[in-house]
Amino acid sequence: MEMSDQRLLDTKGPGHFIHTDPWRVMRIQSEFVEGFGALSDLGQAVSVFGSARTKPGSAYYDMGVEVGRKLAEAGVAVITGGGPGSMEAANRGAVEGNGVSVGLGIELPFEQGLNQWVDLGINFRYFFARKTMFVKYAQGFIVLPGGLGTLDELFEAMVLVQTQKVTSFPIVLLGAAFWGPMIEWITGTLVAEGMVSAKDLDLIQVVDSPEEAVNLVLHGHVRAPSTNGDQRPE
Ligand SMILES: CC(C)=CCNc1ncnc2c1ncn2[C@@H]1O[C@H](COP(=O)(O)O)[C@@H](O)[C@H]1O
Repeated sequence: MEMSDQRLLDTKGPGHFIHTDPWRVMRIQSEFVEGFGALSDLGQAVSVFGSARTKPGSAYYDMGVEVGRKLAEAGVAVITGGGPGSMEAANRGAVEGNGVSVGLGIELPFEQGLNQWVDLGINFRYFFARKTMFVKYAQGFIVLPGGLGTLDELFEAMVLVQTQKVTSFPIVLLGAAFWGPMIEWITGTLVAEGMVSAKDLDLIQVVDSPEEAVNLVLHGHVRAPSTNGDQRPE
């Protein structure tokens, strides 16, 4: 009879097993262990999201730098997705403000690596493990203009607050002209058709200056989410 020890020690064949789901579970677990280990002493932090495509010198990029700098000056660590564009901008601002600049990178087919302004960087294979870190180690979100990735992060945060999975979590959108039409659609269609409660709009606040965004995310009044039966047990 072949024994487990023997199978373990004798295996010389191709490592198909590392592509199996049980093995993946170990890798997923290791991402949580690494993330929790690296970030647990971070102190006060805010996660900043925004487009991977904004170019240095553009208004949105400058906005990101300003947000990062103001957070750093307030003694707050800046957490981003570690990529280019507005993420890089916020990391850059954090460094310029002598603060802590964190980048939680993600493995993508068009690998880019962490931007050069990240001081504390972790690379993730799995979006869901990485997204846990954005929420777990930040006290609020600032969302700059962005595309699908940014919307994904914004709406996930809103769902977590709405379902009371996280409490006291301010979400501030920066750029009234950019976010205005989305707010109008939420109000005019989602609220009008009863898909979300009007009170859920209170979960987000839209401002136009980096200063207001930082003030609100750090000191702003956080409204309670609605309890319209959306909560599910843990
Ligand atoms: C040039 C390019 C597309 C590079 C992509 N490289 C990336 N590196 C790290 N995080 C990313 C990247 N793309 C999307 N994300 C995630 O999604 C958001 C930006 O996506 P988007 O550009 O809004 O949709 C970021 O906040 C980030 O957390």
